[in-house]
Amino acid sequence: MAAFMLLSVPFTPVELWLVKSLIDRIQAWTPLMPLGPMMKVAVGLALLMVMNNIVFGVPIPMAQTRLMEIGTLEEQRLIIGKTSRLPLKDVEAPGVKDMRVRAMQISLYEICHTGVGLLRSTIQLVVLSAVLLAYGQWIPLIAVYISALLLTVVSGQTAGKLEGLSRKQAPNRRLLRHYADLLTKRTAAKEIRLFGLGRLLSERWSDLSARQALETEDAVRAAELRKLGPELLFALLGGLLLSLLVLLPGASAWSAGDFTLLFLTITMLLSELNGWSGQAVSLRRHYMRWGDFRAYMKLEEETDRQRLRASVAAEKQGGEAALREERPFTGSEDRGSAGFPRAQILSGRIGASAEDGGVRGAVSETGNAVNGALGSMRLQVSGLRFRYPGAACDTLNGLDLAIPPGCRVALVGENGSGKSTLVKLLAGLYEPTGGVIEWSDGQGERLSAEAVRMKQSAVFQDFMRLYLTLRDNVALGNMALRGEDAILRQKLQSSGSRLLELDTQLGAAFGGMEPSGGEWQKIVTARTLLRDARFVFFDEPTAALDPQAEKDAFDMFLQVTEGRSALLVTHRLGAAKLADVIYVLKQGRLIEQGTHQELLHCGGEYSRMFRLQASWYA
Ligand SMILES: Nc1ncnc2c1ncn2[C@@H]1O[C@H](COP(=O)(O)OP(=O)(O)OP(=O)(O)O)[C@@H](O)[C@H]1O
Repeated sequence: MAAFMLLSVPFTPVELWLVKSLIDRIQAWTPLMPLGPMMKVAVGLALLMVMNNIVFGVPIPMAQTRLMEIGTLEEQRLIIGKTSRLPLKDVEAPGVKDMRVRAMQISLYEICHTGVGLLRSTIQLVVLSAVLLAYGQWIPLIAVYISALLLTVVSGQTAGKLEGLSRKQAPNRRLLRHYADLLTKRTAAKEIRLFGLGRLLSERWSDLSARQALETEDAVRAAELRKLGPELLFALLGGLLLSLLVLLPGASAWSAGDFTLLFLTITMLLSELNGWSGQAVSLRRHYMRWGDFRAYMKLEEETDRQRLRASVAAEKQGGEAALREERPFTGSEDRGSAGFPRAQILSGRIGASAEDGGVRGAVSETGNAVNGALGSMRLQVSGLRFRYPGAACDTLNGLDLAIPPGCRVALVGENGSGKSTLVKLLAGLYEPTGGVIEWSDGQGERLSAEAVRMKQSAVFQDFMRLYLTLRDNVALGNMALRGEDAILRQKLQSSGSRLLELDTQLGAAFGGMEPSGGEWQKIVTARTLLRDARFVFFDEPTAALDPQAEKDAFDMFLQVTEGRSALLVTHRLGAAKLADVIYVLKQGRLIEQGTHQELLHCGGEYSRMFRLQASWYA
């Protein structure tokens, strides 16, 4: 396309010369003279116009459409790919979201097209300037160029300001999209109608839109006013030049063809200068957006961080192993023979401390422990800290815990105590702000981040609902088994699902059946079962289940975690009884650990929460 665009440039001087020649011949023609030479020039001119308009006019728009499609796909591919490689913490960060929206504004096609257009315009300007110089008109030429340059500089500055405003408005644009989503998406429709929020939200949306529009309007008005002077100067100079053509030096010797040629050249020069200025400004805007795109593409990726963490951890490993021999993690001073920490209240809040006898009992030593049968995993966490970007304080504050192979652990605590955050850290979805999370196999060999990921599985509270077939939803756990109908059905049955027709389309929005919240949860559990994981996270897996389904789910929990390590986050303290050890989290700190019986006996936070919950059923 670039070649076609540039190839059309040499046609301009030839066209101008043919016009001049034709006019001069028409002027000199008398009825006694032959028409042939004049007709030849006219046909030459017509051919040139056909070439310009049809030969170059057809392939260029076709190539433009194709390039635009390719460019858009490529931009989307790059941004989607990059986003999928970013750490979850960054994907959730508002600043990164705004960066992504700005990055998505780039257009590779527009950048190329503007660049080539600018090059074509520059060559065209050189050609047209050469024609004017051939007629000795350098003074008007310089005047026109100076005014065009002034216009370009001022337009460039105003474009920069408008682009800056657009960046500043990005968070509010996000809020506008959020309002629009609330007002149009099915998930929010129930509450919006029930509480009569439609009008309020619409008004907020309108107010914010109007404020944004006003801000933009003010900025555009100021920009246009700044450009007014240079634009008037440019237009005035151009107009004067064209209207006073006959007064230019040397004009007395020019033929009608010369006048026509100069008139056309000046008209084209003015239009080309205007276009050149617009393209230069547009290129500046593209350059700023390109900067945003590059900044987004340069964000540190998860794999880079993991590699860094792995090498730092490897360096530290020797030292830490030695340190652990001297000072094992909190509570490990008092282990059962299966390696479980004994029960204790880890803070002095309720009248006992680890030092003065906080250890009040022994954890069952049988537990769920296995060694090696399924390839077990051991987790050791020391001094774990985590702070969300922009948060004023740490969400997790110096956690020490260990989960030996084959151990079922329950994590309980009040809302906002940091349970889900801990799960995301252990699942490798967030990077710790401080401390070490170390996974090792049954033989104590440290596992790589990739190996850990392959051996983990999870049922999250906010699990992914894929509006494809039931088969695809279950097979996500292990795509290699997508065609194994018997296995897929067996996993669905084990998870208590009554939906067994694998090729059923799910999602009413896609013309399929809409599973209830509990049915979705069972499908997701089947997905988890399909992945032969060694460590399974259950983050409130029964939140949407009825009492029978909940009981079945906990039976299933025992069954599927047999011989595996598991971390169950739950507010149902009755279910925590199923665990070999219970950790109690409060304000980002572990305050108690032990079995259900031991913690009840301790009379601490767990005991208080359990009795409170039990009182409802008494
Ligand atoms: N993406 C986030 N950005 C900033 N802060 C967050 C984010 N997610 C959670 N938090 C904060 O971190 C703290 C712990 O949240 P978390 O979801 O881990 O608690 P939880 O114990 O799982 O709570 P719940 O029992 O209510 O599910 C809360 O104060 C919460 O406001």
